[in-house]
Parts: sequence; C-alpha cells; structure tokens
Amino acid sequence: MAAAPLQLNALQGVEAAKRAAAYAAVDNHVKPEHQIIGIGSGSTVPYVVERIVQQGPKVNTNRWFVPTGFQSKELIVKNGLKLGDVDSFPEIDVTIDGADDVDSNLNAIKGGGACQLREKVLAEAAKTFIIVADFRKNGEILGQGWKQGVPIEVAEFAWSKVQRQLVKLGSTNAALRMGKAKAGPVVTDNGNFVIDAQFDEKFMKQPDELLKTIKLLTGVIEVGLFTNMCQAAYFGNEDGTITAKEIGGKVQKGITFDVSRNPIVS
Ligand SMILES: O=C[C@H](O)[C@H](O)[C@H](O)COP(=O)(O)O
Repeated sequence: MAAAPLQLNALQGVEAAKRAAAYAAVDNHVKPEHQIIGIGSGSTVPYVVERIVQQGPKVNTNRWFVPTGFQSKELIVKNGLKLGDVDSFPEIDVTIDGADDVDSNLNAIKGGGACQLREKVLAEAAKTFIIVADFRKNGEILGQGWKQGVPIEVAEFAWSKVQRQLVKLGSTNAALRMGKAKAGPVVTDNGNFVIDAQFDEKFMKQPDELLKTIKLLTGVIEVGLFTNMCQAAYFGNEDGTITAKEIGGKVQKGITFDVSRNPIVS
C-alpha cells in the first residue's frame, strides 16, 4: 500500500525553496546504508532533519547523529534521533550543513553562527560533505555575497594579537564579534572568541592560500574557510526551484522538487 502524502506546513518563497533544497540533498545523499550522519547548523538544516525523520523509524533506529553545535544537538534530541559524538564516530558517512557563502568551486565561508570549528571537524570526518542553503549564498567568488568577513575562532586571551596580525595580512576590517543581548563578545560552544575579518577579492579568489596563512597564526583555532571539502551544494531559489552544483563544475538550475512526495527508502 502506498504511503499517504506528507502533511507539511505551508511555506512561502525562499523558505519553501530551502525546504525543497534540503529534501533533495537528503534524498540524494542520505541512503539507508548510511548509519553515521553529521548534522550541521543554520536555517536550512532543520529541513534536513525533517526529511531524515520522514525516512522512517526503520532506517533511523540504527543510525547515530553527530551535531555541530547546540542548535543541531537540540534538533537531534527533539526529533528522537540518537545523539552521537566525534569521539565515538570519528568517521561519518555523510554530513549536511548550511553555509554563509559558496563559490563556483564549492569552497565556502562558514561560521556566521560561530559554529565553524565543530562544523569543520564534521566536514573533514565525513566521506561526503554536502551544503544546503538559499540562493543568497550561491556565488562565484567568496565574499561577494557575504560581507561580514571570514569568521575566525580564536583563543580568548590571544584575540587582540591575532586581530593585529589579520590587519597586517591585509584584512580591511578585522573585528571581534560582539554579542547581541549580551555585554561583551560572542563566546563559541567551545569557549572561544570569534574575529570576523574581511579580505578583498584578491585574497578571496584563493581561499585555500588565505586559509593556510590565517591558520598558522598562533591563537587561531579554526578558520571559517571550507576549501576542497564539499562534494555538492543545493540552493533554494526565490521562485521555489533548486540549483544543484557538484564538484567538477556540473550545475543544474531550475530543478523542481515535490516536497509532498515521501522519500524512497529501500
Ligand atoms: O556557524 C554557522 C554556520 O556556519 C551556518 O551553517 C551558516 O552561518 C549558515 O547559516 P544560515 O543558514 O542560518 O544562514
């Protein structure tokens, strides 16, 4: 007997497209044989978890889900999925995560929510790393769409020294990220500070070089530049369609996806 069509909340515009992008990413990359799944951060990721839950208890009972931070941990727990960690699962089958900006080679800026350290650990631990986001993140060169700079997690006592070094390296505006509704700086899930450092296009065209240079500054814990890690990215567009980009340059635009369709899990 065919399963009843899914009953979903009505969503409009880009939010509907983000859900479609997340569902397509899960259908294409989270297969029944995948047992260890990394769950990333950001506004598209709840739809990833929603689709995984729709795959049903039969596949999900044997799976472990590893979070990139507080948000994804809550998503895993609230959806009744099994919570794991990288200690127990240093190799992950697939990690799906959001992004702040993605270039034509699928390099990404991440860390707008200060999660970049754990996110990169889970991306690196994964056999397959997939990005889901909305069309505003779909660019050619990093920094063209995302103007807040590269998020850099730093040891709390070293931030001032690192900030000066970033300016010397060529950052146009390296600043300590301050909390909102909190006096003082943002403190990450790991107890560190974040510096947001803008660099001009000359640097952003070679994100791998910039990453290596920043990473060598003592006091830097992780840089929100994710280079040569992502295999595919799914973007929800304003018109409700999806754009899918794969490593190697294949781009598919105008993909339509019926979110009321049940996932095929066999
Ligand atoms: O630290 C946060 C992460 O890198 C997020 O994946 C990123 O900021 C995207 O978040 P959003 O989808 O909410 O724009």
